[in-house]
Amino acid sequence: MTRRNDKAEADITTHDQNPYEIVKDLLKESVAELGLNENIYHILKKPNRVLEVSLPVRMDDGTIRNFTGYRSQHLDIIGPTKGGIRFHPNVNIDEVKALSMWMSLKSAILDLPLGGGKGGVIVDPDELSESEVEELSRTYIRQITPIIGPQKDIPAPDVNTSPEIMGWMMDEYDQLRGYNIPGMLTGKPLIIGGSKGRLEATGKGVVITIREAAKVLNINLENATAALQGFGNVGSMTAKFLHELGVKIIGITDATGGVYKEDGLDISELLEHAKSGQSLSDYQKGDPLSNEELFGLPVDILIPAALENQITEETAPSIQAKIVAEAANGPTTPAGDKILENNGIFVIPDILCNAGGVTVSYFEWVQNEMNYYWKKDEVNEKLEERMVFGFENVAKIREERGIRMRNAAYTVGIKHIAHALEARGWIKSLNKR
Ligand SMILES: NC(=O)C1=CN([C@@H]2O[C@H](COP(=O)(O)OP(=O)(O)OC[C@H]3O[C@@H](n4cnc5c(N)ncnc54)[C@H](O)[C@@H]3O)[C@@H](O)[C@H]2O)C=CC1
Ligand SMILES: O=C(O)CCC(=O)C(=O)O
Repeated sequence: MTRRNDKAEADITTHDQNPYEIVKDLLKESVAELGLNENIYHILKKPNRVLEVSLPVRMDDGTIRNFTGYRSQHLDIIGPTKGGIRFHPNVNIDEVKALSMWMSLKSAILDLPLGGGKGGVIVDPDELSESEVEELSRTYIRQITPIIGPQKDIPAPDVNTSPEIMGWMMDEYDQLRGYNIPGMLTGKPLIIGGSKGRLEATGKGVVITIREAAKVLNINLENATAALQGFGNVGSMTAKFLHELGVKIIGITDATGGVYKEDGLDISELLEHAKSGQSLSDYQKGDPLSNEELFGLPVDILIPAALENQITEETAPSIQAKIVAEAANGPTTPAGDKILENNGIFVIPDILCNAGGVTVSYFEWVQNEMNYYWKKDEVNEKLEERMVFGFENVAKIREERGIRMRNAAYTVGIKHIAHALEARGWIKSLNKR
């Protein structure tokens, strides 16, 4: 049985930990701060469409379990909505709504012609067999088929979903439609239309933003240290590319436990360890590490790459890092954020930091639509260009307005969307009336 590292389980019943309330507050605050027309907030505060689906799945023992799933589509005025699908016991409607809203902002910051979408199923996949997970994945995609498609809403992987699961989902969709439609989702295996570089993209993007932040703060990454929460797709790829830049990673945790080594963990070995399906509680070459201990490590860079609400009123005071790179979506609560701000910590906000995933997903979709595939170097060059573009725009607003990176990122994203609202005639003026 899998041991649980309890700290990542969020209590979303409180306003301060409910991601939907958090994103609404941030939108409201940014629209007001910018002196923008408040109708922009009223349009952005709710997703266009949220679908709840019932997912009856026949278990291996013949019984039926009926799971609940969601798909939220925030705004499609700039392009089809897009965003991952999460399988997790803590999935709930407010979380999915917030995640879809963050997707809209992320795409806007990077000038991707997409809107925000997100999906989730309330399930602990560790409790299911492989064939049960496959059946659940196929059932979920059947149930959301009426509202998705390459020109409507394009799913992708998120927590506990993988290229293999994307392959099953695409197959189910294609069987229903009667032909091959690779652009209906991204993050799929290469052989059926995946993009080179997608698997690494989010982590690569995170590290590009850390590199740019280090330039702003005059930190030499070759002498820097880091700690990471989460060693899944995003955490492991972030560790790989940070290690390649010479950063010493001294602590990592996952859902089962964690590991600490003062003179640096062996990242290549840990990547192999994870690839073989093992978790950190099985890795013995270091001292055990809890999430609480991880946050308080004396490192230059702290990277939450797991779930929401990890940097809180309780955990933030112990953080010593100069940079917090939000690889996860929504890892910091408003109270935690205030503490980071008061302590002068440079935060790379999630809607910028982890935007590399959706960027290469966009490239995957473009390649699918052309049926012409790019080399990995081409993908990576384009990713680098977009991430630097996004970072520089946000950093410029931070500098000009003397505001924090998070508010600057919301400013860039909201302004971009507001221009589209104006162009479509939804608002007659960008400014307050
Ligand atoms: N996969 C992607 O391309 C993107 C993912 N993200 C975000 O990045 C975060 C991680 O996603 P993935 O790496 O894709 O998921 P994943 O399922 O591959 O990995 C999640 C990791 O978090 C760890 N974790 C879960 N509970 C934990 C706990 N209590 N303490 C410590 N670690 C814990 C898991 O053990 C696992 O290592 C999520 O917030 C996701 O929304 C953001 C952008 C793109
Ligand atoms: O790759 C994508 O389309 C979406 C990735 C995602 O879910 C995210 O950025 O949170």
